[in-house]
Amino acid sequence: MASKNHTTLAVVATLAAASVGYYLYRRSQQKSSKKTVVFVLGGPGAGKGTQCDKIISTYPSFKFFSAGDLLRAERKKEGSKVGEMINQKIANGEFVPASVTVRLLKDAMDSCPPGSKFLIDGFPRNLDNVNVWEEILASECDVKFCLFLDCPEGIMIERILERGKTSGRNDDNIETLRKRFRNFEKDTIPIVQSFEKTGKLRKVKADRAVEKVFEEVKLLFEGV
Ligand SMILES: Nc1ncnc2c1ncn2[C@@H]1O[C@H](COP(=O)(O)OP(=O)(O)OP(=O)(O)O)[C@@H](O)[C@H]1O
Ligand SMILES: Nc1ccn([C@@H]2O[C@H](COP(=O)(O)O)[C@@H](O)[C@H]2O)c(=O)n1
Repeated sequence: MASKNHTTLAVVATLAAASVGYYLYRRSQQKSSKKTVVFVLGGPGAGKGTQCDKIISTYPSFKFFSAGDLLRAERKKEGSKVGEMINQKIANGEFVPASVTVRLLKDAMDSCPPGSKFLIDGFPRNLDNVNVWEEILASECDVKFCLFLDCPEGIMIERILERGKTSGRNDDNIETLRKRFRNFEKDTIPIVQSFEKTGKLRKVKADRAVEKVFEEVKLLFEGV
């Protein structure tokens, strides 16, 4: 009788171990099938676009999307129902509703092969961005970290005003720039702080030569 009980216990233990093993295997499979994502934040002119260009040259397995570029492209599309609204928001240094921005991001990401890694510039910029991301994309993504390019405002203003001489952007002027900085402080800094709280913030000083900044940025992407 005792031996029969032992056999039953051994079978139950083996089955339990096998189901735990299967559960852990399935979890690791699910995690690895998620899209790897790195966000890039920083004030206007911190050098996000400049560093992203260098990151994708060095790590070509990353697909790159800039939320601002997606919005500017949508604004130009003939027949776009939201083009004029996007234009007004950008010209006023305000954020476009995330229902629009996240749909553009999702469409762009869905057009990439499964298993792609994503470098996403200029997102999430406010709580609305975070909430709609959580609703629509978060469950299929594995956010590795948020790179934050930290730069003093005076330097960012100089850079943007210089860029504004040739960029043709309707937000590269001092009036709009002031509003962009106000919204950056009010809405984006709290998002940066929330990445810091969850241990996902990687802060790099961006008031140095492009190559110097990149030396530090590059290291963060090794092994991602
Ligand atoms: N480290 C740097 N030193 C000097 N100039 C820089 C540096 N990084 C970028 N710039 C210049 O500053 C300007 C703004 O850079 P960039 O477009 O990369 O900024 P950004 O953070 O993407 O700005 P935005 O959010 O407004 O699009 C560009 O003209 C760029 O050439
Ligand atoms: N998540 C975002 C990103 C951008 N915008 C709007 O686009 C403008 C330009 O963005 P850049 O990243 O190219 O500087 C920005 O000022 C916003 O008007 C947005 O709404 N949401």
